[in-house]
Amino acid sequence: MNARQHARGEDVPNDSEELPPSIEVRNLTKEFRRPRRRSGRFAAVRTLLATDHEVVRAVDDISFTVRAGEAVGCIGSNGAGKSTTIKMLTGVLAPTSGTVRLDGRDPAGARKETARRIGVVFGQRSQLWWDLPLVESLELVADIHGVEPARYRRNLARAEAVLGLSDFLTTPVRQLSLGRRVRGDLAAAVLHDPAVLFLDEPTIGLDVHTRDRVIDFVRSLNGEQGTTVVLTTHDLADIERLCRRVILIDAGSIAYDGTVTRLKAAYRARRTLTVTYDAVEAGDAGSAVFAAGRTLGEGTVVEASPGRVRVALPASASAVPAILAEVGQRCAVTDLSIDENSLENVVKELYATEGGFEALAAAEGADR
Ligand SMILES: Nc1ncnc2c1ncn2[C@@H]1O[C@H](COP(=O)(O)OP(=O)(O)OP(=O)(O)O)[C@@H](O)[C@H]1O
Repeated sequence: MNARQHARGEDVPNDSEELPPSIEVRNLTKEFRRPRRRSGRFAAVRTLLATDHEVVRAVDDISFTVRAGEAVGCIGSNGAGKSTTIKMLTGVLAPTSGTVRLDGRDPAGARKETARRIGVVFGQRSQLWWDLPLVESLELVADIHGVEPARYRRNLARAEAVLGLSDFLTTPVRQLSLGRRVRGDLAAAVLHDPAVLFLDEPTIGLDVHTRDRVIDFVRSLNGEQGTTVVLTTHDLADIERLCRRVILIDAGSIAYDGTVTRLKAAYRARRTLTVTYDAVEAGDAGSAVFAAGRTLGEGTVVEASPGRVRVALPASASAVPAILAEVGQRCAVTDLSIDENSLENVVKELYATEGGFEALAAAEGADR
């Protein structure tokens, strides 16, 4: 199996171990020292003048491996440590302890070599020249990386086709809207065909159409070129479209590292089935049988009103026909719908459930 097949998900989790590691992170920790915060009057000024410091452990002893050709999503709440992790993976920050190896090298020590191997996009910050037209910025980036003219033309055409750059190639970067600027940044980041692409919140603030373009472009790089992708985002839809694997960071530690499918499956049991039926035909018998708390097939009724019943579904796929058959024995079913749990809801529930992450990680481990 090659990196492209892997990126398209044509493998099973264990097969990915055959691929060479692209990024190896071992016991990585980053601490920041910052002035101890003051409260009360003139707190900001008093914090600024403070002479005592506190240590913030932004990343706390994390270890993981990303294989060549993988697309890995990194999620977590604000301040969880995602950006700090990306900065250490790209060599921007040196770790307090632990190691990062990018294709076998320390990215903070081998900055030049690392720059050749990686592309980086920060959604909140541009790496382009503010006063230059976009196309001149791209030419400069290509020059810095020593991209030969034929490759530059090919990669620019590839980016133009998917990201739709032609309308604003001659516009100075400072005049670009956020969506256009991010597309320009993404095009610049991959002109030199990096083996690994780091994207830190690339879709933040983008409209749906622009977000689709950005994700489609990254998907094509990962699927067709086998580019390894590490993406941090608050938008879980991006991860669902791009990645098979997700790493959840919580308070600087890895709370979950496994497949998106497993993450969703863990809470499949939270799906609900809503059945609408002919209340007149069902009469009193209907409201008694479909009352909240009763079981229907393998499901449990969570809500009932005349003519409408909502049932919590178990994980098994065969549950729905059995429930419908049971309702159908008593009355005429007129409509039905299933509320699938979005990854967003799943993550919210994991955060809200004590021991939720641990249970999930244990289930993931048992599957391997
Ligand atoms: N340069 C710094 N100096 C001091 N503290 C920092 C610095 N950079 C980050 N931190 C702290 O480290 C913790 C992790 O921050 P980080 O930016 O990595 O989180 P994040 O998961 O990327 O959050 P967000 O989703 O809001 O971007 C936070 O408590 C943050 O305040």
